[in-house]
Amino acid sequence: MITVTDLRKVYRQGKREIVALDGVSLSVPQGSVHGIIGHSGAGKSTLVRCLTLLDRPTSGSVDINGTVLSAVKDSEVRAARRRIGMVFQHGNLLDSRTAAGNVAHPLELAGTPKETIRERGRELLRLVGLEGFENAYPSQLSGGQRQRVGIARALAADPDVLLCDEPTSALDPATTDEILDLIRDLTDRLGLTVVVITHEMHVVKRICDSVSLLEKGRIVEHGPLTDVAARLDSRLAKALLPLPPAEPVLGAGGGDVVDILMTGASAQEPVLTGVARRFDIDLNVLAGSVETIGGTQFGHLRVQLSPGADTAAVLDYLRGQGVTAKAIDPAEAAEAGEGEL
Ligand SMILES: Nc1ncnc2c1ncn2[C@@H]1O[C@H](COP(=O)(O)OP(=O)(O)OP(=O)(O)O)[C@@H](O)[C@H]1O
Repeated sequence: MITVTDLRKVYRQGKREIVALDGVSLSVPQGSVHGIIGHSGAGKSTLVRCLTLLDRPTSGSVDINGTVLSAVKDSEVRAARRRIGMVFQHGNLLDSRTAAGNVAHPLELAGTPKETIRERGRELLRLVGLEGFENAYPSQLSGGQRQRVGIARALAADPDVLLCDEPTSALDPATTDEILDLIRDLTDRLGLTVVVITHEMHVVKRICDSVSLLEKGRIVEHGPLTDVAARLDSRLAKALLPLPPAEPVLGAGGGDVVDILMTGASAQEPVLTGVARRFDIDLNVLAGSVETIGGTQFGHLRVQLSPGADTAAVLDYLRGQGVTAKAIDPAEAAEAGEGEL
């Protein structure tokens, strides 16, 4: 379990103060993956540095399984840091060492006996699917294999928490998915608590249980993935369930445009037919997407009602069927560009 409470980090540049983190709080239960997504400059790197004690927060606390990291003395920082395994963007391997040598590095620093290091190295490389690659140098490995070594090294000291900083942004799409699936699998098998820092929604969709949107040092939206996806208005939902641009009929010839989000059981129901029959109107489907997020099926539809339809009554009916629905401005429906934060 990792609990971050009211974390603040202020940098000083001469007389100027730069607030990089402005009261960040989050809680990640053991065995789950939390994504922190944000644009460049949002404060992601600062958060990583504060979580790993590479930087001291100005105020606030980081608690890992009951140990308050931000309160440990400088002399104990190294031991405290071992409770967090770090996975970096490019693997960050030592080129002069073999795969086994890289995995061994943190164990050597911790004074682990040689024989244990050798055994543990072999075991960890097997765990990440690199059995037989013990003696390969980073230059002889693919990007995905290097990242697997990076993950094995992060797990060497048996950490409670795995902190992955843009773990796949240097990889192609297929390798990205392999690495993400490996992180998810290890989380489930080893009961890790994982925080993934990313700027890619795909990473969040594929492996996260919960997500926080970081912006200008603040968490502006957060929650379990299935909850945020169900909030039609939220930016995270729009990025999770993007719709292609639609072309509604504008002016008097076109009726109101309605966004409908169906989840779980309601995604299987013939909701649109129900509306058409009950109100004796036509519904023109402008755009739609169906996605499985966090194991739940979501159907996101944008429809245009016939001119003169009673939109308020249609919305009431839809909500009564357990469906999230809201009217949107037809001009807004015609805009492209959903899918990005
Ligand atoms: N050592 C520092 N001194 C002064 N300002 C800093 C320092 N480190 C970061 N900042 C500022 O804090 C803010 C957050 O930066 P940070 O690097 O954490 O963002 P980020 O989300 O990681 O961005 P990126 O994805 O580009 O790395 C920025 O305004 C940045 O200029």
